[in-house]
Amino acid sequence: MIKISDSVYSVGVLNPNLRVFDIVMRTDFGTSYNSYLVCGEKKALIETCHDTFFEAYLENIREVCDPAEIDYIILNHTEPDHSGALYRLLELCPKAEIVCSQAASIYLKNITNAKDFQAKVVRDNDTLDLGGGRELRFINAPFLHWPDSMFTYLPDERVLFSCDFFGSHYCEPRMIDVHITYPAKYQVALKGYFDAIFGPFRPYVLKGIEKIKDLPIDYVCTSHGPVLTPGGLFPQVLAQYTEWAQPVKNDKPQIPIFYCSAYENTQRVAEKLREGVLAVLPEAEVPLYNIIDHDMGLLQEKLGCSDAFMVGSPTINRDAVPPIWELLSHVDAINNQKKPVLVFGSFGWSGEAVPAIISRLSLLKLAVFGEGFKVNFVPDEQDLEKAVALGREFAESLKK
Ligand SMILES: Cc1cc2nc3c(=O)[nH]c(=O)nc-3n(C[C@H](O)[C@H](O)[C@H](O)COP(=O)(O)O)c2cc1C
Repeated sequence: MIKISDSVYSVGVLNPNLRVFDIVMRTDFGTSYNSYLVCGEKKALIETCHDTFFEAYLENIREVCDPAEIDYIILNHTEPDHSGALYRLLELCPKAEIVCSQAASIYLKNITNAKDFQAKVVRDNDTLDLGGGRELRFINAPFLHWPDSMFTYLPDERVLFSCDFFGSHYCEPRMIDVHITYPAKYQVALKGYFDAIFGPFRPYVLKGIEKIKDLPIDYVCTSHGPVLTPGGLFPQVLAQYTEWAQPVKNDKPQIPIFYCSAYENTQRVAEKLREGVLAVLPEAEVPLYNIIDHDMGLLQEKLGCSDAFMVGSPTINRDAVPPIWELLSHVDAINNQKKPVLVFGSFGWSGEAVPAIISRLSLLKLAVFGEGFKVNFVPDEQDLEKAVALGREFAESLKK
């Protein structure tokens, strides 16, 4: 337990050994599941923690009060790393009322599977009186990073409980930013967290910043990683979030072509498609990336920053090849929604690669151009001319 301000205690749990979070995130610096107790005349617990750490969590709470004294459990969002311990905890907090957003109240029914589940739903700007002049105010923060997310603000002590916003998978035992032992590693963790968690929700990040930018804040109590302060890293982190969340604007149209090719058949088509695009948009940058020759992180970035792109794969064993799927597994479906994409590839006898890629990209709601372009084995002159023509058509469609 660490005291943060007059009435706020950090009672969360450290997990220094975690190396992968939610399957998809590397966590080289561990993490912490932060939770805070606000002790007014009434006691409010903000967030719970991962169920695995329930015993340690309980010990931390007990250093401040008997769980039976808790009046409210406030869930700023319901991801299981914050709600996992809720159900077990409720058994020890008989009078505690769960406070959450409307969306969270729906999710919690299926997360706790409690037949008699009840929650007090709060809306934007609602307040909760903790007695003695202390109150909590709730700030809607949808898609930061789940639909149910909100912030909780304690004006009296200028504390913002920001949920995952401004968080990081970085295990800092002293919990406050000015004590961070390895600042450079924290920066890596902060950026990695932003990219993975908030990268898909950039417009919402800017809205979230707008909502809190004029609040007097002495402590930003995040749900993971260190608490941020105005004299510590908060001004810097706020500026970084603002910069990272800006929409991408390219000086020239960026239309990368990603492909794999065992015998250069798909590659020849890629080159001709490029020729077609450049005939219509000579100012465009149309780099060819043979996926296996490049770093996957770089390719993901190029795809994410593109105005449109193409993907080409041969059919091997009735499918597109694994590097293609790896690249596409990182397509940020939110920011790339409606992005134009053309799919192509060479095949021998069954030709599943092109329709399989189209099906995947359509599910992600990208704007797939036509039915794609399939070439049987080695492209002949006619195929290559068709590829140039298709490249031109694709480029023309981008001008509209
Ligand atoms: C190991 C292997 C498996 C293949 N499996 C299929 C297949 O299931 N269906 C198909 O239509 N073509 C299949 N092919 C044929 C390739 O799609 C064809 O040779 C194509 O022209 C290769 O294009 P590339 O030079 O761009 O790699 C296979 C080729 C190889 C080498």
